[in-house]
Amino acid sequence: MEKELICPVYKKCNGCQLMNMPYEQQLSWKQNKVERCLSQFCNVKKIIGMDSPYNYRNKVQTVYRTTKGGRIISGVFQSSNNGIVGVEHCLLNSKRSDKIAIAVKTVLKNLNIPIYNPKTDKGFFKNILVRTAQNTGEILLTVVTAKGKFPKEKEFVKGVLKLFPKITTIVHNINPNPTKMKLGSYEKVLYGKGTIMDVLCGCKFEISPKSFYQVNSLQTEVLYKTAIKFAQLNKDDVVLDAYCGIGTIGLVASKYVKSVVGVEVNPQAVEDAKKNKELNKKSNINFYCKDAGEFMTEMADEEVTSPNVVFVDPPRAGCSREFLDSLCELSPDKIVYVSCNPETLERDLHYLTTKDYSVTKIQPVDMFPHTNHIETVCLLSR
Ligand SMILES: C[S@@+](CC[C@H](N)C(=O)[O-])C[C@H]1O[C@@H](n2cnc3c(N)ncnc32)[C@H](O)[C@@H]1O
Repeated sequence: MEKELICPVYKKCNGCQLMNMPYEQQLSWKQNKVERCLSQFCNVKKIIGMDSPYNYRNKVQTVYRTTKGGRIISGVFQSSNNGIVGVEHCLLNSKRSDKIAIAVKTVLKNLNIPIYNPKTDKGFFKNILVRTAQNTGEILLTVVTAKGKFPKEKEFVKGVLKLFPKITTIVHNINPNPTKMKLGSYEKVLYGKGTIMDVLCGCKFEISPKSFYQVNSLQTEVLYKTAIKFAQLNKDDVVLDAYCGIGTIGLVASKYVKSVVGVEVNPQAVEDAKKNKELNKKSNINFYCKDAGEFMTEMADEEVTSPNVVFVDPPRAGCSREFLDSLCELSPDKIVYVSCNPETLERDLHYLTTKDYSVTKIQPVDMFPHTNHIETVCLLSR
C-alpha cells in the first residue's frame, strides 16, 4: 500500500468525509455499514477496495470566483453557502483535470473574461466540467456560463488548447440559475465532436456532457464484472437493464445473451446508448427513453416476452414502488441490484423479500475512496 495522503482542506471542503481514516480503516467502516444494513438478508462478502485510492475521478467540476482584490480563484462548490473552497490539486481528481482547471484560469485572466458572481448575478463564466476517458485518453471540457454570448469565444478555445492540446472536445453550456451547479439545457459544441469515447469491459462508450457515467473507471470494471458474474448469463436469456444510463451494463451483458432491453429517463443518455449500440455493432439490444417504473408497468401489462434476468441500477433514492411492483409481476428468475445507497437498498430488498425473492449474494465495491459513499451489488433469486 502506498503512503497515505491527507488533503490540507478536506475539513473545509467536506467532499472527503473519511479522509481522517487510513484507507484500510475506511474499508472496514464501509464493510460495517453494509453489514448493518444488509447482513439480515445474507452474508456480506468482503468489500473490494482499490490498490491506489487516489486520482480516480474521471469527472471533475471546478468553479471560478473573483476575490475582492480582483484575483481569480478556482475550487469546489459549496452548496450550503453558494461559495467555494479554493483547491488546485484534489487528491481524488484525475491529475489532468486539475491541470486543465488551472489552464482555464490562466486563459480567463489573460483574456479578461468576467467571472460570474452569484451574489450580484453579474458576470459571465461560472464553472467547468472535465470528463476524461481513462482508457482512450479523450478529454471533454464543458464550460458553463451564466449568459449566452461568449466574449472572445474563439480566443478562449485557442488559448485553452494551446495550454492543453490533449483536450479532444470543448462544449459551451449555459446555466442562468445562480445557485445550481447542474448543467443548463442549452449546449453548443465549440471544438471537436462534443462527446468522448471510453472503453470499459471490452465495449466502447460514447459519453455526452449530461449523461451519467460512473466516475471511477477502474472500479466500474470490477463492479460490472461482479454484476455480470452474479447473473450467470447464458445464450437464451432475455435481459432488462433498468436505469441503464448510456447502456453500459446492458451492452456488456449483450454478448452473452439472446436479447437486451435498456430503459433510461435522460434523453441525452438514451441517445448515447443508441450510438453505443451501433459503435459496438450489437443487434440484440434496444433502448427506450422512459421512466423505469412506467416502462415496467407497461411491460407487465403487455403480452411481450418477459425478461428472465433484470439488472437494476437506480439513483440514490432507489426504486419507486411502481417499479418494484411491476418487477415482481414480471417475475424474472434473477435480479441483480446495483446500488449506491445501502439504506434505500435495504428498503427495496425488504420489499422484494416479502414477495418471491431471496437475497443470495452481496458484494460491496469501493467506488469512492475517502468519501462516505458505498456501492453494493446484490443477487436476488426467485
Ligand atoms: C446510478 S445511474 C446508473 C446508470 C448505468 N447503469 C451506469 O452504470 O452507468 C442511474 C441512472 O438512472 C437514471 N434514472 C433516474 N431516474 C430514473 C427513472 N425514474 N427512470 C429511468 N431512469 C432513471 C439516471 O438518469 C441515471 O442514468
